[in-house]
Amino acid sequence: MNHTDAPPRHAAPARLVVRTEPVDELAPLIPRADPRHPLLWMRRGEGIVGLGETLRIESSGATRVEDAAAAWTELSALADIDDRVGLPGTGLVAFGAFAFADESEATSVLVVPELVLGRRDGRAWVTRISLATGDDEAADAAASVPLEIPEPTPKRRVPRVTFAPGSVPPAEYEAAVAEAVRRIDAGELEKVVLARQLVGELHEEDGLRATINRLAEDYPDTWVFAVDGLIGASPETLVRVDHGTVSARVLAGTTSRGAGEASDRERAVALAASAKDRAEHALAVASAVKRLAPHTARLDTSPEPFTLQLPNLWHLATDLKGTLGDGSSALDLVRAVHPTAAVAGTPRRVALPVIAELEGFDRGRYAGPVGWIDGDGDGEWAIALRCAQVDGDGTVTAYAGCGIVHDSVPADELAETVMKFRPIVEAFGG
Ligand SMILES: C=C(O[C@@H]1C=C(C(=O)O)C=C[C@H]1O)C(=O)O
Repeated sequence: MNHTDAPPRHAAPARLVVRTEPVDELAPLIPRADPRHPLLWMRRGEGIVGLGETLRIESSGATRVEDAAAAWTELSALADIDDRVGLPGTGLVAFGAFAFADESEATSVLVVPELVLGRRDGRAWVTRISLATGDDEAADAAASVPLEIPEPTPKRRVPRVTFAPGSVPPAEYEAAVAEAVRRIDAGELEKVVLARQLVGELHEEDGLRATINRLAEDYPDTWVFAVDGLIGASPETLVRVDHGTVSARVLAGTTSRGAGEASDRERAVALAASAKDRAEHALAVASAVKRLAPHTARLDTSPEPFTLQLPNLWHLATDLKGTLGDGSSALDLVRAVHPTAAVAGTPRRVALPVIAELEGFDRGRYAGPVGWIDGDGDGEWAIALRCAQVDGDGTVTAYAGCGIVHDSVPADELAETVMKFRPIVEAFGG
């Protein structure tokens, strides 16, 4: 693990000086984000924007989440926090994105910004986070300077990115799905999620704010995120911790929207009745419940899966709600639940190597946890879906996948990836 900008190892640990103050209003949030390195987490106009970078915790490998969680606990314990608002997301906060796989080349990050602009429950605030590197007086003096709120800057046009299939062309994806079905029929596993990529190029002069704005306008009910180049709009809540309550939304089972109102309703009814989708869904719910239960005093699931309508598709959904039983932080729970059967498969230990073998590419942070954590351990984490990673050289890699079960049809699964690519492709002007 690496603490960029932090004092060298064995020196005194970094001490953060944090101050949160209420402000009148910050809406709209997106025009205040950094166009090139946006840090953002938002749903229905509320959320947090981070500016600058005070500290970064990087991790990788099988212990990437627990290492980050331990570093975060240590950092939080030493922080000097003056929080005059006291909501989840006020005070000390970090934005995070973790690689999907233990073997991934992608680094996992927690980014602590210099400035956080937040809105929640109709209240707005600004937080400044500075690093005290030995000279406490200087840091304390800096923290007492009045906070300056950046003005929103005008809207730019959505960049035009042309996407083409990545390492797995559509025909190969269909072949991988057929092979997965064969292995499922042979009894090797019950479910595996297989994804494919689209790759494009972002022009140097284009920022990312217009893309984020488009995602937020078109998919207001999803978690819209931007963390270290990972941009997306996910409908799936991996886990939320808010003052001792725990919640999650499990999605698995998908169908297209119908053309007219009646046919659209029919599609939803058929999805709710589909044995294939219900079986696929039940596996995802079971995996989330099994892994959250040891950390909760109570955990309820919505009784029947419900149909969740998004502009591009219908999903089968189950909400989980409970109370924390063991004082776990949001990151501790992320570690417990990732990767769920919604993005990996069942049994997990069989599905993960099958994914690596049949997909044939590194998922990076796609299908990994993305979200934020605060100094009290509260946080909101989604599964990074309907997203793309924008690299420093302008390469944009978008990802979409589907849960494969024994009656999956390769052409239908390919069509489902096209539906799932739609939000991110359109947000990049496609
Ligand atoms: C894997 C993805 O989505 C997941 C798979 C789903 C399915 O197969 O029905 C539904 C929602 C997500 O849990 C993706 O969007 O890339």
